[in-house]
Amino acid sequence: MSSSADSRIALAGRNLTKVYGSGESAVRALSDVSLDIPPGQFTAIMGPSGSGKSTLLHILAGLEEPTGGHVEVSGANLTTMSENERTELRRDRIGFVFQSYNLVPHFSARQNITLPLDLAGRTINDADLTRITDALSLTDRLEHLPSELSGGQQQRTAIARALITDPDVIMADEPTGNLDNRTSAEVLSLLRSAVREFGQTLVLVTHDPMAAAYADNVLLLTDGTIAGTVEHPSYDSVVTALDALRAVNSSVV
Ligand SMILES: Nc1ncnc2c1ncn2[C@@H]1O[C@H](COP(=O)(O)OP(=O)(O)OP(=O)(O)O)[C@@H](O)[C@H]1O
Repeated sequence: MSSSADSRIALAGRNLTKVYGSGESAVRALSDVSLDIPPGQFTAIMGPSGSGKSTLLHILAGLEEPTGGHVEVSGANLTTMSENERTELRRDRIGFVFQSYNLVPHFSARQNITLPLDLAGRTINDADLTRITDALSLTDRLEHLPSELSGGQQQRTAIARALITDPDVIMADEPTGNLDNRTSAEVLSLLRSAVREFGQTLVLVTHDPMAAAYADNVLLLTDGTIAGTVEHPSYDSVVTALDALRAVNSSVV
């Protein structure tokens, strides 16, 4: 495991625009968004429903192509990479955690966690597996199917699957959306410690000011543009910033 943020890839968006559809039904999800994701830090993306948060996350991860602008990965242009290079980058350097867990139902927790290594033909380091599953309190659940796990255990399994490849960047889209407050706090603390202890970069989309308060900084999106940032956020400073956004934009929910 790398201990320093220096060797980790840095992500940046340059003048990102995304338009879905065309003509009268066209939806502009992002308009000229430029941002730097600081390596080794936890960045939260907040904003009202439909403001472009997931679109931005997917474009930064190379899962979707921007209509205009480009993503830089440690200075290299993601858009001009070959599909193979992009696939390798996603597989080897980026971990994903989604709200819906996306576990394979007929695989055990252990098989789900090691799936990215199996797919990449990489060997499983038992010490890494134990360290991660211990930290996530999953060690005694490894032989169970997802249907035999609680929601929190399923999400922790999905997080273990994201961490097992030791990715530079973890992209999380509402990872606590389906969890109760206590489990949600546990999951956020674990993600927070992955940033602090292993120098991982975390980008998390959330509606929850409590979740955003775990971040180093918060980007606020409205209508596909960056409307502001909150450095060193607390629950109160995030709520205040969201209230201020609502005051200038009555469409903000
Ligand atoms: N595949 C798609 N085709 C057409 N429009 C899309 C598509 N994906 C997203 N959009 C539209 O783009 C805009 C931004 O969507 P996006 O999912 O990025 O917002 P969001 O801030 O993540 O929303 P939420 O908080 O509700 O998940 C919305 O108007 C949405 O309807």
